[in-house]
Amino acid sequence: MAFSCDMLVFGGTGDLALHKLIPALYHLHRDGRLHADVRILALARRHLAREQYLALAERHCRAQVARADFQKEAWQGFAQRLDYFAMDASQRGEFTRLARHLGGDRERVRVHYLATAPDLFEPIANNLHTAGLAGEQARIVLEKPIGHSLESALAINAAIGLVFAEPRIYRIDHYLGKETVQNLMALRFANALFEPVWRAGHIEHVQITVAETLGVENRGSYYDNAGAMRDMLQNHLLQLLCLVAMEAPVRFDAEAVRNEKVKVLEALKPIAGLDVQDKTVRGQYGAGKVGGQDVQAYYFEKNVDNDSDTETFVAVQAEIDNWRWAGVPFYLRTGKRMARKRSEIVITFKPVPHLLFEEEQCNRLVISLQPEESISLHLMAKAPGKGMQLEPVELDLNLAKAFRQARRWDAYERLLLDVIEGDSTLFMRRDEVEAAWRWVDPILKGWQGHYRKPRPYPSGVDGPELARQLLDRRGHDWWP
Ligand SMILES: NC(=O)C1=CN([C@@H]2O[C@H](COP(=O)(O)OP(=O)(O)OC[C@H]3O[C@@H](n4cnc5c(N)ncnc54)[C@H](OP(=O)(O)O)[C@@H]3O)[C@@H](O)[C@H]2O)C=CC1
Ligand SMILES: O=C1O[C@H](COP(=O)(O)O)[C@@H](O)[C@H](O)[C@H]1O
Repeated sequence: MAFSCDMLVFGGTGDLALHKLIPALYHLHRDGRLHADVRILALARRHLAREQYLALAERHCRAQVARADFQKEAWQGFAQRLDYFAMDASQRGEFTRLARHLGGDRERVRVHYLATAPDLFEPIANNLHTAGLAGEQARIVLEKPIGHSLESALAINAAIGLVFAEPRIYRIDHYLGKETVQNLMALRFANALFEPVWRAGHIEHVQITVAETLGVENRGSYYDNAGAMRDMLQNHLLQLLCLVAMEAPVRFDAEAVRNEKVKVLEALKPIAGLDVQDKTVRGQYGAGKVGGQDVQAYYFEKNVDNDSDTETFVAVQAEIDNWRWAGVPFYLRTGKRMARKRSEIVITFKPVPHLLFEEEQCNRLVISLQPEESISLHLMAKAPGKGMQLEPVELDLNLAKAFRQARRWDAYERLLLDVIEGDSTLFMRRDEVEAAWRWVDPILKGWQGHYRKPRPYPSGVDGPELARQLLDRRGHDWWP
């Protein structure tokens, strides 16, 4: 069943809206998943006529979606849903104009998607309320990062909570919309095989890597105030960690899943004071080569301070202080301008208790989120022929091949549809966001105290040398 609504995209001319949201909405339209009555209104300060915005959106959409998926006819149908409204969302008076533009149907579901910087979240929510646009049928979608620190996140959550009840707040983390991330839950909770070994007694360590080849592109002014910790680790990587480490929820619904995730975040062992230098690594990319192309150093990027101390790479050794995970290192790393784009979770099992063969290696479960979506179990097997020569082999589940559907959904498609349908299972609850900041804040403070300068690394490698040493000190290696 498709649901009707008005989808308002604040920040409609921004990078996120043009690269992700509009293409995702186009795909939903093309695949017949939007109710005929869904209207989309993009909003930003820039003065553009509707036709100009449509041309801008079409240009970006064409560039983002696969050639075979962009059909002129489908676009024309989609464009009929799409409108543009120029306004300064920090100005209360502008919302009276907006309410008039939308018309007075109070029963209509309105989804307010805030694809803007977080400092606009509170004024926009208040202005929506004053203009009568935040009634019982209204939902608000907040982009990550929610705030800049625990204090600012608490303030944003409190302010939004005065206008929107928690079930109507959708804090989006697009990693939760990725197919393989959801598959992680299927793997863990729909297969009996893994549960007995999914614990400290059998697992040596866990690695979560989100490596990008892109630099900061045209987002320098945002990124230089954020850095890899706030942009990626505080949200995407911690959400992945939660899905690996959480207990089975009693039901697959929003409250039960989020109750379990928040317990993991609350059990993260604090990293503060001198531990910050021992358990974290910050890096910043210098000039180098990525994919055969010369690229410039971070501090030469547009809108980046040329004496910037912002990290474009972070690695952390986290631990979860609970019965299941006590003593198991969870190594998290993410960075820009790394050797190749990949996001993966690697679970390394403990070695066999007694070695019989020379070549034995630990078993590994490698869950690849992108660019391929695959799950592979690395085992030891006897190589054909005389003698007991062992070699590692992979039991490989390629999800794209296993489910031969025409196209894999983008995370934003899934999540936008969930908001329209009112399902918040794959969104972050207020206490989750706050628990994540509670753990991250002392690390950020520690960096200010003793670790101001990130270590340089040349573009095109997997971060600074210190990141290798972080694991080496504990007898581990990054995979592969
Ligand atoms: N880009 C991405 O890939 C991702 C971004 N995010 C998050 O999404 C949010 C937006 O990011 P991004 O799109 O990159 O940012 P951009 O800077 O590209 O876009 C910001 C948008 O907000 C608009 N805007 C700014 N001030 C106002 C105002 N006072 N009133 C109305 N509109 C305003 C801008 O248009 P104008 O100046 O014309 O008003 C523009 O459309 C951020 O919170 C970011 O962290 C999250 C995940 C990924
Ligand atoms: O949220 C963000 O994610 C993107 C990476 O997303 P992916 O789906 O391409 O892995 C990152 O580039 C951006 O800096 C960050 O804000």
